[in-house]
Amino acid sequence: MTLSVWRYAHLALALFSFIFLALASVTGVILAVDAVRERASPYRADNIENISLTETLTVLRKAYPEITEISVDHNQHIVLQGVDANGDDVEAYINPRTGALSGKPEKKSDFIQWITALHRSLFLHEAGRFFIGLNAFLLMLISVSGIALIIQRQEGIRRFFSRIVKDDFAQYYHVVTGRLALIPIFIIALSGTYLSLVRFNLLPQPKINHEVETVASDSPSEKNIADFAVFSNTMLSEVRKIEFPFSDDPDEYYVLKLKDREMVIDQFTGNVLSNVQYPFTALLETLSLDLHTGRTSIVWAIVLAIASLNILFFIYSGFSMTVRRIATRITNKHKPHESEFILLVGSENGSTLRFANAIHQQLLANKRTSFLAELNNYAVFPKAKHLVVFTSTHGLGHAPSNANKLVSLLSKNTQTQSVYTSVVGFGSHAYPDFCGYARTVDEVLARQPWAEPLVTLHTVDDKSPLQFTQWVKAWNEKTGLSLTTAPALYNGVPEGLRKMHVLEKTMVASNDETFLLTLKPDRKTVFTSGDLLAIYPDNNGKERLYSISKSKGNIQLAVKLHPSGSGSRYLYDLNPGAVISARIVHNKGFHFPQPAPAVALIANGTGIAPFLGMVEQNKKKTEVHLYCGFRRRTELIQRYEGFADEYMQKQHLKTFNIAFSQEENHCYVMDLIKRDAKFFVNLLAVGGVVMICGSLAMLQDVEATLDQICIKRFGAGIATYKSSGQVVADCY
Ligand SMILES: Cc1cc2nc3c(=O)[nH]c(=O)nc-3n(C[C@H](O)[C@H](O)[C@H](O)COP(=O)(O)O)c2cc1C
Repeated sequence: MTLSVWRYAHLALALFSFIFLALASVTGVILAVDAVRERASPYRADNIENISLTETLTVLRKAYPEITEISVDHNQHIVLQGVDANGDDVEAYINPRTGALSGKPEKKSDFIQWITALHRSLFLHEAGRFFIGLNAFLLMLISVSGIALIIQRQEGIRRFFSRIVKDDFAQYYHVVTGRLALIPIFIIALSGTYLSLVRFNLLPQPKINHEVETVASDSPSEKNIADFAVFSNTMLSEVRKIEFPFSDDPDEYYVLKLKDREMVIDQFTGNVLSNVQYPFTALLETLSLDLHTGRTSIVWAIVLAIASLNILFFIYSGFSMTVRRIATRITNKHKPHESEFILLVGSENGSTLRFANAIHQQLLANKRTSFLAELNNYAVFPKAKHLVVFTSTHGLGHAPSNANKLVSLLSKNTQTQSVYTSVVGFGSHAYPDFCGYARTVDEVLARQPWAEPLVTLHTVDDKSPLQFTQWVKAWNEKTGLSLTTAPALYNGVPEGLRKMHVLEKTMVASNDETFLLTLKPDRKTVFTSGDLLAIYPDNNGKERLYSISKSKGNIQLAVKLHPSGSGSRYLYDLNPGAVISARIVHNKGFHFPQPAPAVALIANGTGIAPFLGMVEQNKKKTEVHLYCGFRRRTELIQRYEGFADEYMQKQHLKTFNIAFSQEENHCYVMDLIKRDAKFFVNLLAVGGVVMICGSLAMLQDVEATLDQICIKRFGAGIATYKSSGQVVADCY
């Protein structure tokens, strides 16, 4: 069966039954905890598998002249009903070895009785019992479809317990806990269904008939109860109940009820007069009750409690995944046969669709005829000029479920005009076959006679808006469009927002608009220098990103106050003590290299921010050289100089090189690089790393300068160093 059939079945069943399931789970947890409490009862008799019925009956007969019955419940409580030596009625827990009374049987508390009634019938009598029974059955189907989904996701039953990549909280834990909890949940559901079938008489009812023939013995020899072979061969642990004869009438017998059979025993001879095995259905009913309630095992009762809690988590995580999947619905203004831009999406969990939709909306806003659809809706598009495929990869390098028919559809539907094609792959480096399906699509598309590849395959790791904008830029260049290249537009609902307290803010000076801001997150937050801080100044969902440094455990950022910049104005208006909502965006590609023989850090303006933290954090004393360019020497720059002196003394920093473009000597950071050209080529030759942070214009110039000096020295530019990660940049 296809993934979507299992998924729709799983979802439809869950939607239909979630309220009942939630109620049954909450009450189930309470009842399971109560079962654990009962199993730990102080009245429990120990080692009853080592006491024979004869031993117990001999002791009890002496202590209690009249006994009506003795029962052994699932908690190993031995309950005696009879009359004691003083002629008083007794109904009590007893010690089977000494006959001593140990306590009085207690009724369940009102609360537990209330919870039990709610669990069994929702206080709706037979109708409620029916709904609960039906839900137990649905839960069984949900568990089966859930197990099928996991097998499909893991690509086979043998990989059922293989590693799962942590992609998204709800999805990850839905699957991880599902693998462990689905089996006990299936057992809860199956036993619950069985008990409901019994309750509604839908299964054959076990009937026990004893046909006792009084055998006239020639000389009936009356025996002492201690000599009854049946009692000495039966251990107390096998007994559920023994009913005693009312009188000395020979028609009165012992009725011995064991776990699997019932016997009628002559009270004088101890002969077994009738021995009836319980039917299989009765044994199944007891087993279902034991499994459903956990009443016979403390460990199983705990497993049931955890599994019931898990059902509640499944309800939450399952719905959160579904809401995300349907949050991005496709809406089209134009028909496929009249559209110039055809955007086709392969997306399992909706995030790729979000990116494609952002492009679609911009095309529509630019008055272009754009049509957005799932890849499996590929057809002939007579007016198409551009076909763009956005696809994620699932399974192990496979197509998402709404894209798995593309290859066969391509062979059946040939476009009649030539069409520019472009493929954007969404994936994660956590999986071995990164963007595997996008590569397949790219290859297959390129082979189509009508296809004219416009932009080479771009891949996006972990839904990175930043990487997506690289493709947008390239596509803009080729198409002449000007779609936005600001990552903020392609961000989803921000996750991981934290409250951050403003600790310090410097003031801008008349000759410099830069200020430093220090923030402290309200709870433990993992970040390091080179990561980004995302803030949301206008409350319109748009995100502004700032490079940060980690300074004494706090977040520090250097910001230039732009007259019309809402982000920088928002930050500048904050005063110490203020609290903002922001989040850390991990920027793995721009962390301090570990290990590296030496590192050159190149910045201009506020780009120095992450480097301050990297120097401070350089406790291993890696050889670090800092190159920075500013307009003129200001108070803030003097602060940087003080910082550099301090850390050069601590040997965190080897050299500090500073260029001022508007001071007398008009020096730029590129001039410093040219001056130290020999150092830079040696650095790259020995595997050292160059990190660049600041303006895009500076980046271009620095890269051009490095290119020149490398070509001069090695005959080749810095392209190979860039792809090997020896030259990295974070510019804006
Ligand atoms: C079960 C599963 C399997 C995945 N397999 C791969 C894979 O083989 N290669 C890859 O690059 N990404 C893989 N990914 C990552 C997704 O492609 C990535 O998270 C993508 O952004 C999801 O997009 P979507 O929400 O549109 O489906 C996998 C994700 C999941 C949940």
